[in-house]
Amino acid sequence: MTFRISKEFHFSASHSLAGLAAEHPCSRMHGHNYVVELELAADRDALSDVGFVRDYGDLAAFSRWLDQEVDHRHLNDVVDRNPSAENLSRWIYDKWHERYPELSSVRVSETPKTWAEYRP
Ligand SMILES: Nc1nc2c(c(=O)[nH]1)N=C([C@H](O)[C@H](O)COP(=O)(O)OP(=O)(O)OP(=O)(O)O)CN2
Ligand SMILES: [Zn+2]
Repeated sequence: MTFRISKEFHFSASHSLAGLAAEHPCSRMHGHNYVVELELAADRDALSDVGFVRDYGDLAAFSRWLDQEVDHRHLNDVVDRNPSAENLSRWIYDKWHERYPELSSVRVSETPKTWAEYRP
């Protein structure tokens, strides 16, 4: 059995997506109020003595990075790939899985109706 925990973070940013037809609205610069959900997992025998997969408070470093490096920026200037929700979720996973080895998935929402997930 596996325990899974998650915590949600928010940022606002602009982007445009390359490779779409010119008339596709997402080829134009526009913005979203993004939601990022980090999920961390541990085997049932691997919880800390307190009973944590990891203290939610340890994710403050991720929150600071999001605020400082991503929030209120143009994602095409920040991300090293086309900033779709899918690519953002993998970009975040690649940047943070060494710091948080329990990281099991990253989910990114651009609108209240949409989610993309990277789960290696
Ligand atoms: N698979 C993906 N499809 C789309 C992405 C994406 O990252 N991955 N991104 C966009 C746009 O950037 C933006 O998110 C718009 O999405 P969409 O849901 O199509 O836009 P609306 O909110 O206007 O949709 P309504 O159904 O009209 O409310 C597009 N696709
Ligand atoms: Zn968009």
